[in-house]
Amino acid sequence: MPELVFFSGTMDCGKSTLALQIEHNRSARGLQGMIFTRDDRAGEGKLSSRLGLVTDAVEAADGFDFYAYLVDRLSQGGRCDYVIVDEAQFLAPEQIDQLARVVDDLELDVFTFGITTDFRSKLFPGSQRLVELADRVEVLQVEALCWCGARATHNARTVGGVMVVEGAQVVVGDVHQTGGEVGYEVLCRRHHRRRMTAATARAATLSPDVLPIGPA
Ligand SMILES: Nc1ncnc2c1ncn2[C@@H]1O[C@H](COP(=O)(O)OP(=O)(O)O)[C@@H](O)[C@H]1O
Ligand SMILES: Cc1cn([C@H]2C[C@H](O)[C@@H](COP(=O)(O)O)O2)c(=O)[nH]c1=O
Repeated sequence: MPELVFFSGTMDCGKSTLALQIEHNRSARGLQGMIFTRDDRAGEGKLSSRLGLVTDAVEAADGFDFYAYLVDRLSQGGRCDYVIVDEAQFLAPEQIDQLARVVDDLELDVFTFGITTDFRSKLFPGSQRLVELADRVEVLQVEALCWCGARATHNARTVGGVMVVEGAQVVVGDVHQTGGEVGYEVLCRRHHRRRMTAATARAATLSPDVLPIGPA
C-alpha cells in the first residue's frame, strides 16, 4: 500500500540527507521520482544537505497544486513512481491534503521531510497537517544534540547567539551562524524553556555573578 510518510526532527538532524538517500536508492533501481521543495537555503528549486549533496527539485511555492501537477505530468505520458518533498513545514495545509490525495488516488508513495515546530515551539501549519494525515511519522534516529549533551528536541532562533522569541514564523537560515545575523540552534527542552543557548551558557559560566561566594 502506498504511504504518506512524515520524517520529522529538529533542524540539522539529517532530514535532507535521508531524502537524498531515498532518492538515490530508488533511482539506482530504475525508479523515477519527483522531488519537490520549498525555500531551501541553497536557493530556489534545490534540495540540499549539509553533507554537501544537492539536487534539482521543483519549487512548491504558495498556491502550487501537487495533485494537479502530478496528474498533468502523468496524463502527458510522464513517469512518476514516488514523490519526495523537503522543507514540508513550509507548505500550506491544503498542499498536505493534496499530497494525501496523491497517495490515495494516484497510488504513489509520498515521503515528506520537515521540522515539526518553529522557534517558539509551535507547530508549523504544514507539519500539523502532516501529523494529522500521515500514515507514519518517523523521528530521525541520528540525534542532534543540545550544547549540554542532551538530545536536542527544539529549534531556537538566535541573533548574535542570543535566543529571540519574537518575529515571523518563517525566516530561512542556518545553524552555526556567527555575528549578528539571524541564526538557529538546536536545544533540549529544558534549555529552550530557559532560553539558554551555547553562547549565553558560556557567558553565564564566565560571569562573576555565578561564582560561589564564600567568606574571604
Ligand atoms: N562535516 C560533516 N561530517 C559528517 N557529518 C556531517 C558533517 N556536516 C554535517 N553532517 C551531518 O549532517 C547532518 C545535517 O544534515 P542535513 O540533511 O543537512 O539536516 P537537516 O535537513 O535535518 O537540517 C548533521 O546532523 C550531521 O549528522
Ligand atoms: C525553527 C525555524 C526554522 N525556520 C527555517 C530555517 C531553515 O531555513 C528551515 C529548516 O531547515 P533544515 O533543513 O531543517 O535545517 O526552516 C523557520 O523559518 N522558522 C523557524 O521557526
